[in-house]
Amino acid sequence: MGNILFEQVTLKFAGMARPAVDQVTCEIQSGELVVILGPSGCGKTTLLKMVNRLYEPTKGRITMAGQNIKALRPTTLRQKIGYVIQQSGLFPHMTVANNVAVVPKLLKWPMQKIQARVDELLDLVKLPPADYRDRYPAQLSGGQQQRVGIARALAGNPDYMLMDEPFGAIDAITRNALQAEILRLHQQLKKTILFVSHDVDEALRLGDRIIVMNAGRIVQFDTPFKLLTQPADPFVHQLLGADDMVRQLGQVPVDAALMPLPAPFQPGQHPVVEADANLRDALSIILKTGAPELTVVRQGEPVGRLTLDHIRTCAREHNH
Ligand SMILES: Nc1ncnc2c1ncn2[C@@H]1O[C@H](COP(=O)(O)OP(=O)(O)OP(=O)(O)O)[C@@H](O)[C@H]1O
Repeated sequence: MGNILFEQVTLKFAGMARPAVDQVTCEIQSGELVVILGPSGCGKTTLLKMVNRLYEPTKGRITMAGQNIKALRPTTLRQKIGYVIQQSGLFPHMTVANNVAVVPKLLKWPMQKIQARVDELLDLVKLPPADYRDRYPAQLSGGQQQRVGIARALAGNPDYMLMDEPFGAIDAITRNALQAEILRLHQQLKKTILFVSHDVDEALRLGDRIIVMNAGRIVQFDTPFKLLTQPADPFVHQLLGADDMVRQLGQVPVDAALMPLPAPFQPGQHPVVEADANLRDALSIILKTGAPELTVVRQGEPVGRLTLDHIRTCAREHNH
């Protein structure tokens, strides 16, 4: 496991007036999921492709777990890094199993170990191996292809994952499900993930922290909550829609806002909300049910309560 450190990283393509990536310095912590967010052409993909050396910086240095990536052979480096792109990049003439097995085969794992790994990964991305192992990419939906792409990227058990708009071409409902899968996988596997997106809601949902880029530079690198409540400049403010109160509520966990249960407490009186949901979810339950308050539960046990007034107060507090 390790961090990724960018130091003064610049890439100027030949013939371009200004660098695509301009003096980027930042550190991604080990096990963090960081989203790179910004408008089209701001340099997100270019920054990502320097990490697996598809592009070389003109200036500056990238180290992973303390090691300068220039000291590694690109093939050795890429074995440590899973890579997922928008058009899943699956080989059309290979079955799902063979697509997932590409890296383990390169690493010359024994056949039995490869087969077990393929099944394990297909289970992990919720594609039952018995149904999917022998299909070809053309026999899968776009969302299923992306799942196979993710399984393939995880196959060699890399410490790092680079994901370049992996859900950009997927319909909203499937994208939602895949985002939930990424959060689950990240929690489970604790990889260091760099995820490119130009979708603000996706960035807010997935990122432990978000790098906001504009014209090749980092404008702000912060948690979703900080970006919403303390945008560094008008560009970030506008990009994030920082005036949007409901978006902000989506960043406050119920856990952080709940009020103590009354004593004595009578269970079953009010609708429930999970403690790991956010205040936007809680507000939506209150609006949907018309209930005056919610009981907050953790693993089925009541742990607190929430009222509309209290949510309103939290929103106001967090806005200052
Ligand atoms: N291989 C290349 N040769 C020359 N210029 C390039 C090359 N790749 C990217 N660029 C330019 O570098 C800039 C940054 O491109 P990049 O693909 O990193 O942006 P992006 O933020 O990922 O955009 P998008 O969201 O549209 O994918 C753009 O102006 C682009 O035209």
